[in-house]
Amino acid sequence: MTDRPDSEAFIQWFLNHNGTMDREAMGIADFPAAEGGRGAVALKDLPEGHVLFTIPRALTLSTRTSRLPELFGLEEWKRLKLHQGWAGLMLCMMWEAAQGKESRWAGYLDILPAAFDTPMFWNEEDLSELAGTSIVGKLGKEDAERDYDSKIKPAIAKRPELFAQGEVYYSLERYHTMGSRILSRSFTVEKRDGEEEEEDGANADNAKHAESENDSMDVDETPSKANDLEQEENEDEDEDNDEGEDDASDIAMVPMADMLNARFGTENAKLFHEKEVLKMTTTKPIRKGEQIWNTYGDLPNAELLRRYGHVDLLKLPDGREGNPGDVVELGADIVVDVVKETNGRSTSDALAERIDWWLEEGGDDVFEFDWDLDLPPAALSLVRLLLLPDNDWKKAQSKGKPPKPKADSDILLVLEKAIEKRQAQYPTAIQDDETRLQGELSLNARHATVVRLGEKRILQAVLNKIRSALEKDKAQGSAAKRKAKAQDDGKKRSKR
Ligand SMILES: C[S@@+](CC[C@H](N)C(=O)[O-])C[C@H]1O[C@@H](n2cnc3c(N)ncnc32)[C@H](O)[C@@H]1O
Repeated sequence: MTDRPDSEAFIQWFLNHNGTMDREAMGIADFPAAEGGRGAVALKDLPEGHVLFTIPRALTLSTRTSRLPELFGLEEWKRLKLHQGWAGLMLCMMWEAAQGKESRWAGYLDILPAAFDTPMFWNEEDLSELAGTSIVGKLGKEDAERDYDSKIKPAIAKRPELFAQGEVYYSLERYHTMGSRILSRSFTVEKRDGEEEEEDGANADNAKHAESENDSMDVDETPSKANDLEQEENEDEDEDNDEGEDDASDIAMVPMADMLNARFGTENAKLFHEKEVLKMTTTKPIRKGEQIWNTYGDLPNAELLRRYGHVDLLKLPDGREGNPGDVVELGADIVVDVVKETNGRSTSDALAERIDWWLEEGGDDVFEFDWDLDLPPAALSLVRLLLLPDNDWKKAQSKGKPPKPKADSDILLVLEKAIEKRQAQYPTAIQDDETRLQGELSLNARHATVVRLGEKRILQAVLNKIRSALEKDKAQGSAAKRKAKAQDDGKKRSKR
């Protein structure tokens, strides 16, 4: 991140807009880049439960608080599907920035980053460093650009007088910048009783959903970062927000709350949602001079890099550095390939029926391994399903239940081969990455190496575990055979 604009001007803007802040308790400081750069610092020893700052709900920036949707016309807003996913908020943020000092959020927009270390902005060479990791398929750049063409451009064309401040404010580049600001800084702020509701407008369906959820909740529920909706944006682009689905108008930029950095397992403050305000409160005692940390959900490094542009490196119990929250994904397609190759079920048709059924029953198509090194029950169940003799498969199908997960040797052998295949998707080996990290590297190359090394270490540890289980099975099998033979020999001798 490059710019470090004046924090004091931002604090003054915040206080002038009815934010409150205990300035004796908290300041905004520059920490080393590896600790998040600009962040919040405790200015004195703080007890648990201390309120650091409060943000009026009206000062959060969302499609509910920006004037744009109303000016644009809520019916037209909805027709262009600006009420779904992030496009509406991105347009509101571009529009608010175009209003300059006239915007209620001018003093906030001024301090938001304009450059990001996330892979979304990497060149091809840097992206190739991520080969094999789960980030590659999740950048969402094409989806965002499709949205820009199908929602933003037509909106601007429809109401040129509303967007007359100049193309520069509404370029694709600015659109990506706003998307990255949302990805790395937004919160989910659900609607509360008493907030204005449009009966027929763009947010009517959403408001209903949010209200029905909030009715059952009391104040002080735990907030969450807004990223969960991102997936919905990509998957459910063409569907309206039905009851039970996430509500895009809950996604909000929350000034001041987004000044807090995060690191695995270090959270010491949390944003609580109350009727009128959001309240950042300490959840642990904090010593003077220490950083005030929020949580981003203790994400794996691949997700931290994709959303926030950094990775977490902590001392692990084995003395190495890594992120205890790392995970690695194994696609079900690899498992299916191994079964086809090793079990004589070479025709796709022979397995296609079982795979279709598995997916129809809601079976996973990606399995996650983490540092617990447990074999995902769904992976065991799928392999078992694929290996079942035809009559057992028919039985499972008629019962409407996938087989129970079981880690016998046949299943472990398939998973062993699948993990070996998964390892081969990375162009480099663990040792190459470890050596590389000892030398000079660009920031992007370092981040990519940390991500893929974390994933590979988990794969290797899982593989070691599978291999020792197979060894044990083999040893037990041999012992059982020896015992059976000895009994057999004994019987023959006694017959003689
Ligand atoms: C919500 S903002 C936090 C405030 C931010 N540091 C700022 O200057 O505005 C999230 C961004 O802070 C940075 N960040 C947060 N935690 C970090 C960490 N543990 N290590 C490195 N960077 C971190 C990343 O750039 C991330 O995208």
